[in-house]
Amino acid sequence: MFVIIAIFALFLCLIHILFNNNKKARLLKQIPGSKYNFIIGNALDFLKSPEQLFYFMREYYETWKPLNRFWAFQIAFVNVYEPHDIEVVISSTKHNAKSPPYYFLKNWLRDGLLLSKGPKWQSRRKILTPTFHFNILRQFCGILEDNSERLVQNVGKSLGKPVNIIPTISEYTLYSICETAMGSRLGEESKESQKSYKQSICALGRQFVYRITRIYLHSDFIYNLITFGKVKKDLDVVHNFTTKVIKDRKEYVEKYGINMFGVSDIDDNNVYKKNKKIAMLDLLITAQKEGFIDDIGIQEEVDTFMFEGHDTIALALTYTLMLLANHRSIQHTVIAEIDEIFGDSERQADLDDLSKMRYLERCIKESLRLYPPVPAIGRLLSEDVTLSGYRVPEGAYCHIQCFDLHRRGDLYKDPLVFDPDRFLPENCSDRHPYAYIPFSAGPRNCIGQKFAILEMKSAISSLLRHYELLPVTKPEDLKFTADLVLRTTNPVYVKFVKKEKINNISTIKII
Ligand code: HEM
Repeated sequence: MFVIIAIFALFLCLIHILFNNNKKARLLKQIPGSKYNFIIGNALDFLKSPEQLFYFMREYYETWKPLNRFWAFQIAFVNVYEPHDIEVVISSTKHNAKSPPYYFLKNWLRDGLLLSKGPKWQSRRKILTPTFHFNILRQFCGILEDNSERLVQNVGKSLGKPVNIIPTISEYTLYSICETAMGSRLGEESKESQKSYKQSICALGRQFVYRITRIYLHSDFIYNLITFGKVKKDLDVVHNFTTKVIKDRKEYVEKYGINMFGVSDIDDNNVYKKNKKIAMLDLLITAQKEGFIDDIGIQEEVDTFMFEGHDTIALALTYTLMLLANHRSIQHTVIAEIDEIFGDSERQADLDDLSKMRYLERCIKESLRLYPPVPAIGRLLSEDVTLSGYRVPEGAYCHIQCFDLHRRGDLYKDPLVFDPDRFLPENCSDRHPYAYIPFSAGPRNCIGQKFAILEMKSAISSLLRHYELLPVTKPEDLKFTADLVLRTTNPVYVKFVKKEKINNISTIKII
């Protein structure tokens, strides 16, 4: 018996040495972080609910700033919060591959722009970059404004009552991305499939975090064995939805040709025909005709854009509206800016009007600082790098924690205060360019950032031309949960009340 125990103990010690005493482990041990456990390293730190994990990560930063690590079973996560370090990791294409947790999205987004790497990423980025060219954005303005008007009407049904803004806003952003990027309008008949699509996206997000927090599920083999059946249903819903979007657009292109010029005005569900507009999907369909991409490639990009282009903006809008509701004097300054642009005209905003909304833009930037919809960015190190004086080995996964970075007291005075003037040119000229990265930075930055700001300006200015926002949910009520995006576990409520104009000046009527 003694011999068996001794052999077993020896076996465990060997495993421990193998896992935790190799070159990579020795380098990582020098980086600050919680104590290693025998064999399992820091694996127990992860065994938390997504809600606990979110707040644990914040405490971890406070304890082990400005660089810390987790290490378990040969897997190293290094959390980065220092602008100089962030620049080392994301300013070039050297560390172009994403960190493995992203690949847990593979069944869903496959090899789309967010997940692809190397030459494939490069060629896709080249095909898709013109999507958000200034002239194309100009065309999108009318569509965004039409949708913003619909948002104003929807909100108008609940005046004076607390509105749970996330579902209302995400319907708006889903409509907008479908019409602008995919060129297809979601009709009433698609309400049920939209609902299932959004529910399945949330379910896939939760599944993603569940997998991250369970080290044993990091292996594809074990994950597929245990849980794949459960997510298959959601994957089918999401893929069927985007397959339909592509099919509709291809049928349209088949009917009217890829060149929109001179097409007739027959199909009311197609938003591009009248004004010769180009959708992202058209660039992909053109690229397919030229042999640069196949059917699967198109679906990958459509899935990626539909997900990236609606959930992120919905959250950004939610937090911005909540902040404006809670900061009435800032909100009134935004309203004054809008009044100055439109006077008593009820015309829709065009690109020039939206560009003039500089104070609103600062509010949006400040909201993205406090609540970055993508709270962390991950990369796989392709070679050793030095971060904050520590050597971090090739193969480690660097996680840039934007949420903590944006709340650093040494980078932002009174970091929890909502102060749009931080983004006045004179107040941010000395700021390190990698100290504020809600859209990431460098060659893999967010391809849709200009579009996102435009859409947010269109929605907020339309709402504030009709209503004033009153606070219900306060910033301190928000309960976050670890997820792909910065989600809360509780709804976010805002109250809308009708605004009246006397002599061109907005006045507030409380209902
Ligand atoms: C407020 C809204 C948005 C935020 C905060 C945001 C944020 C980000 C961030 C942080 C990244 C880098 C992710 C990483 O490297 O891991 C990213 C990438 C990306 N975003 Fe956005 N995004 C927003 C809106 C959009 C929109 C509207 C679209 C498309 C219509 C979009 C499409 C993408 C794509 C395709 C990538 C991958 C780019 C690449 O790797 O080359 N995003 N976004």
